[in-house]
Amino acid sequence: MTTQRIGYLGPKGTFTKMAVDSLFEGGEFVSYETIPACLDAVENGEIDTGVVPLENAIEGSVHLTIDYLIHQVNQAIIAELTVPIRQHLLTHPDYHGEEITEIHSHSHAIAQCHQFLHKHYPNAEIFYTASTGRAAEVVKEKGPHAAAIGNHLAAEMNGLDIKESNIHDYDNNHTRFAVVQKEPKTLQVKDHPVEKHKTTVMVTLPQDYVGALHQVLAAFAWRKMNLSKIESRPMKTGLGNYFFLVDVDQPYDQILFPGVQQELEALGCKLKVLGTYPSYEIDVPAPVTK
Ligand SMILES: O=C(O)C(=O)C[C@]1(C(=O)O)C=C[C@@H](O)C=C1
Repeated sequence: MTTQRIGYLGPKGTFTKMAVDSLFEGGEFVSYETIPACLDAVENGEIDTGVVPLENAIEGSVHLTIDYLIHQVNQAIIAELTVPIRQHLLTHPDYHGEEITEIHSHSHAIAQCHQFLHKHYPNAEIFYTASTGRAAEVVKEKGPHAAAIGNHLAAEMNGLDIKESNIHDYDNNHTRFAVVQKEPKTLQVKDHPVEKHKTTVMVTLPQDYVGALHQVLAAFAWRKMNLSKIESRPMKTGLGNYFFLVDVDQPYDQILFPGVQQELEALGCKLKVLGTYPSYEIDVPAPVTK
């Protein structure tokens, strides 16, 4: 069997890397600094599989991932995994109680800790990085006046200390990651139970008209197909032009989905399947608790 090459949003110590470590059974792991760089690498065949964040329970969708998958590359979602997210405030090893004037992290991580920051560090300047792992690297370079928001792995890998643990504003913090491929290849994953199978479709409407979304949803509803998420995103062709991303809680089949497609096409809509895939929920190690 050839070694699977898996790319992820890195560098070391990101939540995406934690997710990758928990899902895959070996392989060659390649770190990319940004989500587009990882998806480009899948697109040009540098790697077989990419893993990127898709949605967070507190902050919502990772729009960069969704938009890049829709507008820039042609890839299928072949699995998803949901992992718990525990954010910590990470400080430099030379930190001895001086004022923290800078806080660095990924925009989603900052957003997950807004209330904490507002209460405890209202005067610190916020700096956005492409990942929490990168933020930890920046703080290592910057010194004791800077802190990062990230996980315990980022602290360990960069020699930082966890000054405050579990600083995310809501306890039930989880992120869904998408596993994507250009050409379908078998995944070698650890022996995790599959929670359910899902299918993600993109629906575009011909134009805005009364009841359009109702008609789209009705095509799924009367077939008793459960939807777990609907999201609208701009087509980027003009104000008011949106497409819908719909997660259906069942695998693709040859009867119901083609039926929905025909019904929607008769209304002038288009439906594209972005993937039909197993959904995993995995607990990752949490050495620090509240
Ligand atoms: O920066 C990281 O560690 C990531 O893996 C990215 C990311 C995200 O984009 O949502 C993943 C999980 C957390 O929600 C915060 C950041």
